[in-house]
Amino acid sequence: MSTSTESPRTDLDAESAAATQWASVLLHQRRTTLPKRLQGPGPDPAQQAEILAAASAAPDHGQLLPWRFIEVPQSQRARLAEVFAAALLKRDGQAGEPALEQAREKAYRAPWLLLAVARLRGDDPAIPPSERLLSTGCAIQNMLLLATAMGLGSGLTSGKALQSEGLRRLFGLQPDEDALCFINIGHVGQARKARERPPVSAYFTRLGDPRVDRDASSV
Ligand SMILES: Cc1cc2nc3c(=O)[nH]c(=O)nc-3n(C[C@H](O)[C@H](O)[C@H](O)COP(=O)(O)O)c2cc1C
Repeated sequence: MSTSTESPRTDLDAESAAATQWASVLLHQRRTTLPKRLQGPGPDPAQQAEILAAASAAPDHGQLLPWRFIEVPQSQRARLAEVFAAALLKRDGQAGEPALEQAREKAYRAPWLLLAVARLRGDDPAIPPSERLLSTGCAIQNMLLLATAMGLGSGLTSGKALQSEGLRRLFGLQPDEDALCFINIGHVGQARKARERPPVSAYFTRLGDPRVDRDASSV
């Protein structure tokens, strides 16, 4: 029998320590692999289902489900390619065929391609756009982390075409919805060095610390 005042570590403690370490390694391992560095195959159907289900674990104030994801299967990439080219031409009427071809080519790069859509307005006015956007970001990060855990590469891409009328029409976006970014997932063809992460001191302070109080008094 232990006479120590400290309670002995239980199996639960050990499990939780292992889970903490595992999760920490996983989330520090996630990094962007841009679509041009991805290669097929994409996630298989079971992996796709798991990645999509990971989004549902995101915090969602008021359970509005303010986000959705639309897959762009290979059979539909040509339609997206034309939207990319048309959006470029609308921005730059002088764009030549090489630039238009480069814009089209972007639609074909990712083995698995999803459009992330957020409903930032409408329904419950008590949940502002910022909270809906945050929920969407959490859902996307869940997906990226699960893809990382599966050994897959992933990255987000954006661009001016996301705001184009053509893209809104292609994906059937409602007036209260915005296309936020594409989620690209596949196998890592060409790994990139991880970027240096900011130190915690760059984004963390504590209320009551002299620096925080000084900053507050100067507002
Ligand atoms: C909403 C969103 C859109 C992004 N769009 C692009 C993009 O169009 N092109 C790109 O190179 N990176 C894009 N990124 C990825 C960032 O560049 C990347 O996260 C950043 O370089 C940090 O790298 P890391 O993800 O490996 O930490 C996007 C990231 C976010 C959050």
